[in-house]
Formats: sequence, structure tokens, C-alpha cells
Amino acid sequence: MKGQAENEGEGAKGVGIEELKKKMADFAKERDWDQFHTPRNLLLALVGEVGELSEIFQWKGEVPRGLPDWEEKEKLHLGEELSDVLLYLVRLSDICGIDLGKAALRKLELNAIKYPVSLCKGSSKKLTHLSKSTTTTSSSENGVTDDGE
Ligand SMILES: Nc1ccn([C@H]2C[C@H](O)[C@@H](COP(=O)(O)OP(=O)(O)OP(=O)(O)O)O2)c(=O)n1
Repeated sequence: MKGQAENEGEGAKGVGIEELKKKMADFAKERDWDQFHTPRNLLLALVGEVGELSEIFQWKGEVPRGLPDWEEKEKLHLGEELSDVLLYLVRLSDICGIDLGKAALRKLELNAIKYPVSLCKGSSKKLTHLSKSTTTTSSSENGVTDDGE
């Protein structure tokens, strides 16, 4: 999504998933686009936007946090592509009947169990590469699937 938006610069502190979900639902309804917002179509649109997001970073090498050397217009573009990904993700979840906020909170809890601070602090290694001898419970006991990245 490019160009000037009506509420640009207004700030949107505290915007939540429910609000985005409703706005996307209204956006689709007004245009009679519900017929196109099927799970598969939305997933493909989401992946396409992830591609557009990747293009922004392509060939730049690693960039410092906060992107201090980027021009404002580049950051604006980045915000647009991040938003496209978020909006399609929110819409896909809605259409699939998944409460994304609830699912994300549950996943955070699972992540914390899978990667206990005592085992992982200072290490970015995957679960499969961490010494299991120091864990007291297995991932399957925790309800965490080992195929998850
Ligand atoms: N059938 C559609 C088409 C668009 N959108 C919304 C969700 C995204 O936020 C944005 C995507 O629009 P574009 O497909 O035009 O993609 P871009 O904005 O990235 O434009 P471009 O691909 O030309 O860079 O619009 C939508 O909900 N449903």
C-alpha cells in the first residue's frame, strides 16, 4: 500500500487486533470482496506481501537496529509492507475462525516452556540443539511440537 493515507501521522498507540480485524472486515464488505477473501487467497496474498517486505532488505546486508541510515521514505515504505503482512494475517485468522490474540498469547506461553531461561539465556540455538539432559520435561510433555521452528 503506497501513497498518502488520511490518518497518516495521527499516531495509533494502543491499536489492537480486534480493531484491525473489524476494519479489514468492513473494507472487504464495502467492496463485496468477501467472495475473494478465502483462506487460500489470503494466504497467497500474505506470502506475496512477505516477498515485498523481503525485497526492501534484499542485498542490503545486515542493517543496524532502528535503521538509522534509512531515509524517511524508505521507512514509510517498510511500514506499509509490514502493515500489509499484518493485515492479511489478521484477515486470514479471522476468516479461519482463529482468535489470533488468544492464539498468540498461548503460543508465547508455549515458547516460554519450550525455551526456559535457565537453558537458553544468551544462546540462540534451536531446541533440538540444546542439551536435553538439562531439561526436566520433554517438549512433547509440554504440548510443544518439535517440528515447530
Ligand atoms: N483483494 C484485496 C486487495 C487488497 N487488500 C488490501 C490488504 C493489503 O493491505 C493491501 C494490498 O494491496 P495491493 O495488493 O495493492 O498491494 P500493495 O499495496 O503492496 O501494492 P503493490 O503490490 O502494487 O506494491 O490492500 C485486500 O484486503 N484485499
